[in-house]
Amino acid sequence: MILCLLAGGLMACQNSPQPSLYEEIGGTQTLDKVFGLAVNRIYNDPRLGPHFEGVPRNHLRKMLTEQTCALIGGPCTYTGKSMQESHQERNVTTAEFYAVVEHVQQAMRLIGLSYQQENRVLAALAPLKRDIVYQAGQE
Ligand code: HEM
Repeated sequence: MILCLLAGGLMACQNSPQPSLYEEIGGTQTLDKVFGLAVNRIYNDPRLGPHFEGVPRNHLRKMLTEQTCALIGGPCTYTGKSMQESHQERNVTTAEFYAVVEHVQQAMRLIGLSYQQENRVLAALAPLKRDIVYQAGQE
């Protein structure tokens, strides 16, 4: 116990030796703020907004929060559709994908995450690109 206290504080000792990225950034409360802001920016972006016509903001915010929570070590289960199922008919381009990523990054910046935390969250989302971006000729 004394060693734990010296090494990383009581929390680190009681839970895992190293807090997850989810815990480090302030959990669901922080993610919900980030995606509240990001989703507004996405819907207001003329490059992206038209894609989301008819998609309720709160639904997308909740799904993104849940998904990211699960991807960065949080205690959530993603209950939404698969990335392939929800994007495959939409011909999403690489440029659109990065435009969304940029809004998420800016939202994290505005909420006060560190540059390093931003990058770690984005690294967790990056592998989803394969199932989100439409690639002609690929199955
Ligand atoms: C980092 C990039 C992205 C992530 C992590 C992401 C994630 C998600 C998630 C979690 C959902 C909810 C699925 C559900 O309703 O169960 C969703 C839905 C959706 N996404 Fe994305 N997405 C990304 C990029 C994009 C881009 C670039 C577009 C289009 C320009 C897009 C268009 C949509 C649309 C239209 C829906 C609603 C689908 C439906 O209601 O069936 N997404 N996305």
